[in-house]
Amino acid sequence: MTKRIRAAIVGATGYTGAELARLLLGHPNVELTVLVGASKAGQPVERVLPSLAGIVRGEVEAFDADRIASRADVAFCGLPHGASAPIVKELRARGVIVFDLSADFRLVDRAVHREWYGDDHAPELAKSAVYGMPELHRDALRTADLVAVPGCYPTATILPLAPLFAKGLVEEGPVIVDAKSGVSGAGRAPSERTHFSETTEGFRAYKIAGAHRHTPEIEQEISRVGARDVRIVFTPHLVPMTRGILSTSYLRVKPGVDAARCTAEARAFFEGSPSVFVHDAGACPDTLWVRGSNRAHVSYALDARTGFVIAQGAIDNLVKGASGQALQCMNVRFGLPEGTGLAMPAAWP
Ligand SMILES: NC(=O)C1=CN([C@@H]2O[C@H](COP(=O)(O)OP(=O)(O)OC[C@H]3O[C@@H](n4cnc5c(N)ncnc54)[C@H](OP(=O)(O)O)[C@@H]3O)[C@@H](O)[C@H]2O)C=CC1
Ligand SMILES: CC(=O)N[C@@H](CCC(=O)OP(=O)(O)O)C(=O)O
Repeated sequence: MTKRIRAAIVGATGYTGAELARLLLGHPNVELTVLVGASKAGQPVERVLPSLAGIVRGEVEAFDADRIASRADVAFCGLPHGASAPIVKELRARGVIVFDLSADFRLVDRAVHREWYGDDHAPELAKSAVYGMPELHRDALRTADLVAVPGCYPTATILPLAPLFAKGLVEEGPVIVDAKSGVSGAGRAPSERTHFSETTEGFRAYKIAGAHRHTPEIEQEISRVGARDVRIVFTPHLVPMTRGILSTSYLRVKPGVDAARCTAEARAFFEGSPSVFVHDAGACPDTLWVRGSNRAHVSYALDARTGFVIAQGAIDNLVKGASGQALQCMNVRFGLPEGTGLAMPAAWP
C-alpha cells in the first residue's frame, strides 16, 4: 500500500515555506493539510502566496500545536532562528516529526550555539536532533524525529569538501571559502540590505572575517567527517539574482593529489546519492544549472602553479539549500526512495 504522510508547513508564508508547498504538492506520498503563518494568519492563501492561487484554497492558519498534531504526521518549520525552537518543542511534545529549517538545532555543541546565537531555547531537545544532510547522515536520519535541516551556505560548501576530508586528502591549515548567494537567501521580510535599488547591479561581501554564523556550522561538519579540527575563512557575498549559491573553496592537498583524484573520490563518496552530480575535473558549475532543482553540482580543479585545489558547489538555496533537502530527509525518515518528489531538473535557462 502507498504510504500517506500528512504534512503541515509552519512558516508557510515565507520563501522556504512557499517552496515547501510547491514541493510537497508534487510529492506522491504527501497530503498537505495545514499552512501556518504568523502576521499573515487569517489571510486567504491565494493572496499571501499567489503562486498557489487556484491550487490551494482556504486561509493561512495561526499556530495551534494541538490542531497540527491532530491533522499532520510531520511538520516542516520555516521560521526565523530563535522563534523556531519553542514551536518545535510544542510539536515534538505531541509526537509530530519535525523538519526544522532554522539554525536552532544544527550545532551539536550548545556552548558554541549560545556563542553564535546568544540563546538556547531547547538544549535538551537539541540532543535528539540529527543534522539533515542525507549524504553525510543517512543512517541517523532513518530514525530521527527531529531533523535540523542545514543552512544554504553550509550545504553548498560541505558537499564539495566532505569527500576530500573523508579521504584525508587535505593538508593541515584553514580552508578559504568564498561563497555567493542570491537574495532569496535573506528571506521574504523586506530589509534595507535586500532593497532592490541597493542590491541590483551591485555585488558585495558581508559578515566577513569570521562574523557569519554559518562558520561554526561548516566547521562542525567538516571536522566531523575529517576526524580533526578544521577552521575555515568564510566570506559570503550577496549577488543580484533571486536564487542560487555558488561556494568556491581553496585548499592545500597532500602531495600527489590532483583534480582527477578528488573527482574520483567524490564520485565514490556520492555513489547512491541522487541529489549530487560530480562534474569532470575543471568544470565550472553554474547556479542556473540547478535552479528550482534539488541538485548540487560539484567540481574540482587543481591550480598547479600554487598547489591549491579549488572545490566548487552550486545549489538552489531554497531547494537543496533548504526545502528540498528537508523533503529529501523526510523520504529517508519514511523509508521512501531518497529522490521521491525531487526528480525535477533545473528550470533552465
Ligand atoms: N531563504 C533561504 O534560502 C534559507 C532559509 N533558511 C532558514 O529557514 C527559515 C525560514 O527562512 P525564510 O523562509 O527565508 O524566511 P521568511 O522571512 O521568508 O519567512 C519567515 C516565516 O516565519 C514566520 N514568522 C516570522 N516571525 C515569526 C515568529 N516570531 N513566530 C512564528 N512565525 C514567524 C513568517 O510568518 P508571517 O509572514 O505570516 O509573519 C514566515 O512564514 C529561517 O530560519 C532561515 O534562516 C535556511 C536555508 C535557506
Ligand atoms: C543572502 C542571505 O542573507 N543569506 C542568509 C543565510 C540564509 C540561511 O541559510 O540561513 P539559516 O542558517 O538561518 O538557515 C544570511 O547570510 O544570513
